[in-house]
Amino acid sequence: MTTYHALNEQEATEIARGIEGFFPAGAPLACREIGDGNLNLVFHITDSASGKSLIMKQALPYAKVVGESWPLSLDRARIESEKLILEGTMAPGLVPVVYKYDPELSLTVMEDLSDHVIMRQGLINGTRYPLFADHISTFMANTLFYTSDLGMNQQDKKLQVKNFINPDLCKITEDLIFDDPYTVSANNNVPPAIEDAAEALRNDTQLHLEVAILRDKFLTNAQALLHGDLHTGSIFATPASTKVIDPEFAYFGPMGFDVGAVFANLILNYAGQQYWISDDAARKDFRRYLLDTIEDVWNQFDRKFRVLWNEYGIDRLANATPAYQDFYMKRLLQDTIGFTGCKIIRRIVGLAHVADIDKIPNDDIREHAQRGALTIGTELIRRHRNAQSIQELIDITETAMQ
Ligand SMILES: Nc1ncnc2c1ncn2[C@@H]1O[C@H](COP(=O)(O)OP(=O)(O)O)[C@@H](O)[C@H]1O
Ligand SMILES: CSC[C@H]1O[C@H](OP(=O)(O)O)[C@H](O)[C@@H]1O
Repeated sequence: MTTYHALNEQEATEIARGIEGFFPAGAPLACREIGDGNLNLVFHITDSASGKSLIMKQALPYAKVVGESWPLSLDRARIESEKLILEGTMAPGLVPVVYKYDPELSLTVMEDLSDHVIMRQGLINGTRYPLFADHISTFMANTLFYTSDLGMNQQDKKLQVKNFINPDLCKITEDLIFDDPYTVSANNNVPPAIEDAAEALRNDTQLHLEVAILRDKFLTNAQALLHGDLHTGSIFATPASTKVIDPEFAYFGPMGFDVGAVFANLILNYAGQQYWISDDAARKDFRRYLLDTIEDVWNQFDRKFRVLWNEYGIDRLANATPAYQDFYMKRLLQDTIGFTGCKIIRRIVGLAHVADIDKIPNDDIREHAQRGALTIGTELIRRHRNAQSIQELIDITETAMQ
């Protein structure tokens, strides 16, 4: 039996060679560790002769971005592989195929998606993804509906809640998103130029009330099995294809947390475009595209979720009470808007930032984008409980960045 240890490239190559029927015998394999995320090792293994390749992702027993002082459970590798497999059945074609999971080494072997681009980088480059709204709305409607009490046997769901208990990764979210940005914390990474805005966040007790309400939902509302970290760095895309990766933060939580992650990261890109597209007309056009995408994602998600509910809903009372569906979807929109705000703010003053804004080399433009994003984030959080339509999120974004 292999005992757990962090692999090097040579060991990863040997394991790949041993996967039955994948690479031809004696294939000239090359391996590179390409992990650019905050937590794990990712090995890219290719055979130049056959052109075949695969990805091996290995969990480390600590958060890579911080080091061994921040231990993390290896069980997240099981959660990630099981969630990827589930997503593959509920949203076929929208996630990588899992070839193998090795519990001893906390290793998931999966389809190589290197012909796609990480969407965050694609958007920074000004690429448009005309099928993204259709794909991601299907992904979210299917995975959220079929793991909720509306779409799955409610006793089976309780067993799944137990299977996807993910305390270490939830604690990261609870601290980094719902606590640290609103206090003085060693985890924070506040850009010195906006220390005044960070101090305003720390002193805004009205805002703290709204964040506490959203935090309570994240802690207690086991509404559906979430991806849990659905930002544009967890999405591989081409104009024709979308693949969602990296569900190691999966747990049963409030649906709006996933939808809000998508919107927050589109808005962060919107804020960063002040630099990435220097031509005024082209920037205006791309920003319109980003907001239209948000509107499209919400409208398609809302429609697809209702269709699933009407056709496959298993809850008698919920099915027989049409007004309940409207109530449910409005509350989901309000949660989405609140979580969008929280996820924007954490990426400006919290531990882990985003390239859309941090990689802007011009100090003034970067600061403008950071301040604009904080304004959008705080407004969304402040207004989320009264929101009636997705247009409000769009208006808040446009107004803040004028
Ligand atoms: N299936 C895949 N195909 C190709 N590259 C991948 C795949 N999965 C991950 N990667 C690469 O590894 C990087 C980190 O992967 P990710 O799952 O986001 O790790 P982490 O959990 O550490 O954030 C991605 O940004 C991407 O470049
Ligand atoms: C200490 S983990 C910080 C941050 O990193 C995760 O993202 P990723 O796995 O894509 O690198 C997640 O968003 C966490 O909040």
